[in-house]
Amino acid sequence: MKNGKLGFIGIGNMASAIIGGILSSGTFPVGDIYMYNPHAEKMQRFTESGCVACTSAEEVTELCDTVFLCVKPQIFPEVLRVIAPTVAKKNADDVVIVSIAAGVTFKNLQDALGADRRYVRAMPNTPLLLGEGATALCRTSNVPEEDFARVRSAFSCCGVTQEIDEAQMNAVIAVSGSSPAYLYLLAKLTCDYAAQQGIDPKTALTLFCQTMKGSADMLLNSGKDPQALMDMVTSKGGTTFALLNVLKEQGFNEAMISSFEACTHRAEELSM
Ligand SMILES: NC(=O)c1ccc[n+]([C@@H]2O[C@H](COP(=O)([O-])OP(=O)(O)OC[C@H]3O[C@@H](n4cnc5c(N)ncnc54)[C@H](OP(=O)(O)O)[C@@H]3O)[C@@H](O)[C@H]2O)c1
Ligand code: PRO
Repeated sequence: MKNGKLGFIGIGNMASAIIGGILSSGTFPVGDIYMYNPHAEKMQRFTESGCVACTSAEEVTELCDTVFLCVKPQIFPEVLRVIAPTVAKKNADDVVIVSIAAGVTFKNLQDALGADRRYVRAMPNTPLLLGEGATALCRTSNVPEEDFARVRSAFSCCGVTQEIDEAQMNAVIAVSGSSPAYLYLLAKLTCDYAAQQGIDPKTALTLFCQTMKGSADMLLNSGKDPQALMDMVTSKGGTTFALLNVLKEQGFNEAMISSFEACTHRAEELSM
């Protein structure tokens, strides 16, 4: 029997972001959110809000019908071993296992917990913390629309969601999971340069961040593709041309593409 309870195993950065989003949106009753983390203090702020702390991963799995596995990929074998007997005791229709781990595949989950179980993989990102996240999701073919909608709505509390195929799940990490890091790198380099030139760091950060937001809006809403938008910025013989020329000469495009490939490759290595 389904009871509508959501369980979280591993309350680190990402689980905290997802639970925070759920609590702020009020989409699920706070008393339906269960969790377990080895260091209990990480659950405190959520239990103070009315979420339920469990004493083990097995307990979360026993009590909840949607179980989010939010530990590092390296910890997955241990967590899967611990919860497998509890998953096995449930009816296949009564539990959906959601993994947010980079690289951990449906095959890995099925091998550990059973091929007849229902699985969702999600790739969220840290802006979920502010309700501005992006999450790519995929499901095994036996996950009915109702169960998937429930999982999706947990992530939708914290930003946009998109469903993709499992085959694209490792590549999407470079698109939205890891990509905040290279945007922050760009912000750091730009603001460090501004500081060297005597521009107040706060002023530079405000200008750069608004430029990222405005550029994102242009990409989404202007009807123009990235190349057309680059062309709009680039006056013939002007400053942007000089900037882009150095990036081209110094192999920026090739470096970015190699970094995306490394990201996808690492996810493949993290598969169990
Ligand atoms: N961070 C991101 O930007 C991001 C984005 C997309 C996906 N992900 C994926 O999200 C997952 C979690 O990443 P994260 O950044 O949230 O990591 P994190 O902050 O290190 O959180 C992992 C949590 O797992 C807990 N944990 C460790 N061993 C456990 C066990 N045996 N049983 C239950 N919980 C255990 C840790 O608890 P203690 O600290 O108390 O040991 C920690 O709170 C990873 O698989 C990662 O691939 C991360
Ligand atoms: N953070 C995790 C990692 O670096 C997964 C995507 C973003 O492995």
